[in-house]
Amino acid sequence: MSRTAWNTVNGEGTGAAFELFFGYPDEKAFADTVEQLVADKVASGIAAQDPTLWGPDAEDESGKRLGWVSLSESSQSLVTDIAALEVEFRQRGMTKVVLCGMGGSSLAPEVICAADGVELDVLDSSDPDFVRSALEDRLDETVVVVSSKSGGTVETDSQKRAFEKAFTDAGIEPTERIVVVTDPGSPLEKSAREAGYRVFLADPAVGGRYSALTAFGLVPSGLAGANIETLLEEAEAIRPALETDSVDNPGLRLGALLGAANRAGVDKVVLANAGAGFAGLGDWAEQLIAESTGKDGKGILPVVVDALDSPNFVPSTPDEVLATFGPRFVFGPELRPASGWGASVDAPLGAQMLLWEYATAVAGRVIGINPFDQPDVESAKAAAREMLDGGGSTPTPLFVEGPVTVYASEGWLPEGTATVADAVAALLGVLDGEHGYVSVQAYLDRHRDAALASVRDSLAVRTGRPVTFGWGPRFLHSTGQYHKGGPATGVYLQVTGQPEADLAVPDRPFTFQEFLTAQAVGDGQVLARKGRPVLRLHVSSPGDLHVVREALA
Ligand SMILES: O=P(O)(O)OC[C@H]1O[C@H](O)[C@H](O)[C@@H](O)[C@@H]1O
Repeated sequence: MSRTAWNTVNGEGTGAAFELFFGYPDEKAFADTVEQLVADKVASGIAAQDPTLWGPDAEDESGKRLGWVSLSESSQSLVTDIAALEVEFRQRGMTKVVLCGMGGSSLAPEVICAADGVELDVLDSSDPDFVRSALEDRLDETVVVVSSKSGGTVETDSQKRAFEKAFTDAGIEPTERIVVVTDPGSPLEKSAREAGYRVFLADPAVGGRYSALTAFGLVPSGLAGANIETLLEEAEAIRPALETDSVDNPGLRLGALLGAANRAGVDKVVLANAGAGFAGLGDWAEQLIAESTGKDGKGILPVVVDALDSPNFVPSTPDEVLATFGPRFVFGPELRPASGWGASVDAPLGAQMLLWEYATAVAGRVIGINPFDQPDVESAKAAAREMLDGGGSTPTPLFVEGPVTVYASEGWLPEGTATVADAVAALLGVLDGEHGYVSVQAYLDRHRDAALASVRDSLAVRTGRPVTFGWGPRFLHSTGQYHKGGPATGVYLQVTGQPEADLAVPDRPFTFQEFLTAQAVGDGQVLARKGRPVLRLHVSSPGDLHVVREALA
């Protein structure tokens, strides 16, 4: 493999603060890709919302999903209303904002608020212990934002019901505390208007994962006290550079890099924070990249790591692009991506968001997929619904060892396997050494059980392969699309558990724990039907989770 050549483009003279370093082992593949994109006027085409850029099959969806390109301007009108409501809530003594929402309806506000150091309690779970802890903390000072584009996401509806009941039981009028963000005409808009809630309508021409600068990103963030005006200004400043058909366009360059690398078989991107004040950007970009590209057996798998010295970043594998966000340029003679492909993006948060959105749309064109649909997300939802309706087949455990009950999909676990350690070793044993990856999927309380996330690093060291870690059901609305629709290269390790106590979903025929279990089992069944190896470790109590952690070390 030839040596990486490092190049840079920056916003000097344009009024925008950005710098993109990028490196590649194959100058020709990269340069040809960029030149073709410039010749095809892809940047100005995206800006003009041309739906034909991703081919005839994608045209229908693209025609409804390109509104994000001008949000930095059009969303300015929201700022005053949000600021006025924030002042009103503050004067009424509200100190806490809870956001009920999944995927594109919660990941952007999470990173925006963390970047500004303001508190936002993101409730993107159906874990009963997690939901209960959100309900029990300062309810008398809580404002709840219920965000759902479709208005039909069951997690979000369940969380809303739980808060409505908690407020009512506490003698608090829900209409004084609940704010709804949704698309015009959704069932949630209808029910919210009937209930008398405040409603913010978002731009329906923007898909969830591109909605950071719509009401979905701005309302919860602004109510929590984040500076949303600056965020929009940052995006607006980089916009001209992203809309120009030029080889210096950072969106074209980053998209070309991800796309050309993918075509060369380098199909993962490892995302690390290099000194940016917004560590959570990786989780947001993960949904954008995985859900946009992971389909039709193709895709780019985002691997989010905690630190620059995390395994998968150092050392990396030959199927990974290394990407950083933040001011530190980390690549040099001591650190080169094993693949030769790397990128480093330094820009303020609003600019990062618009830049990665452009780059993802561009990469989609280079790879040859439709970056605006998510065809495999629905299958997991349908399987969960079937389980809840009593229609799905209840899985039979293979064996029990101490506090852990073990389940496995068919066809890969050697007969007679009787210990957790052997089952884990067998799963890792079927991992492909060239393109394989491990996906750990923990359907647990992501605050209480946070320590489990350390298994990402231990498994990466143990296998020498890319490892992702996702909390269920949060990841179902993010990397879940890639796992089912992308290349069949993963092995899947689900971790489920008994909660401290279950919780009813008001006026629904299931509890939160029943719903959570149905989601894990349903998604596992969909993966298994697609021939992916799935191992599920179920722990009998939260206190026993360390047994699983040790087995995966
Ligand atoms: O905002 P909602 O309609 O509730 O959708 C929340 C999430 O649901 C699905 O999983 C989609 O695949 C995501 O792209 C979306 O962000």
